[in-house]
Amino acid sequence: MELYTLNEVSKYYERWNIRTREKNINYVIKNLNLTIKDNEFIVVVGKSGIGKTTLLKMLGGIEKPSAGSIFYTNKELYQCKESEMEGYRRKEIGFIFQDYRLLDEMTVRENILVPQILDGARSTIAERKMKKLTKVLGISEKKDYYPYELSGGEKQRVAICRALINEPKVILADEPTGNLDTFNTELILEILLRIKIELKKTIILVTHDKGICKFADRIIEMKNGKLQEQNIK
Ligand SMILES: Nc1ncnc2c1ncn2[C@@H]1O[C@H](COP(=O)(O)OP(=O)(O)OP(=O)(O)O)[C@@H](O)[C@H]1O
Repeated sequence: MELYTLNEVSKYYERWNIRTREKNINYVIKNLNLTIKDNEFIVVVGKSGIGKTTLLKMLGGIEKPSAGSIFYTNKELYQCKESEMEGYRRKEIGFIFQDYRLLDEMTVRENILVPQILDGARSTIAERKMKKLTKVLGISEKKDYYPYELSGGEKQRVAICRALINEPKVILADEPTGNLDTFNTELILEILLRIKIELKKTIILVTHDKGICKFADRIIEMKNGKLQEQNIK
């Protein structure tokens, strides 16, 4: 089943050029067409500034394309009502970032529970889910720790638990191993692969590092605002 369909999607920013006093249009993404199927592990590679984060944000419902359409299942994302869009962001998507984005003043347990609290979930159910996830990701001993007491790999595992707690269909990962050493990079990639296989999630990961593509079903290279499918085998 097709999960995302992008039709001629463009993103540009308008900026005033102070020197020439003219408005410049800078295209980040131009006429992009892409389909992503349910349960695929997609890695989008491309050099810095090419528009990888912009693409993820557009897929995540937080950056409206300047032109073109993005369908999620059969719904055109940016034509939805704001309440539907909020539901999409909260329930269908889980984000993971390079810098983890944990709340420093909250414990591991509280960080993971934030999306459930925002979703108004019953605390006993949320607590049970949190315990299960921390166990699966090997951080159940760290539930009462604060982020500063964790290693980078542990922080990212907390962020993955937080991304999974609302049971989204899709994980959007922005350079999730960018701050990690080789050991933890392997570990996080293996966890993402297990999430795809065992929890049947769709994973869309963007990175500048071509070395982390080994678990991908598809590798897509971003070049000059366009996408190019890479041959895996
Ligand atoms: N709000 C904005 N206004 C103007 N230009 C923007 C804005 N947001 C992003 N850009 C531009 O879009 C381009 C792509 O940015 P993006 O963050 O998507 O790149 P990236 O491929 O994820 O880079 P990196 O690997 O360094 O994180 C950049 O050149 C950036 O300057």
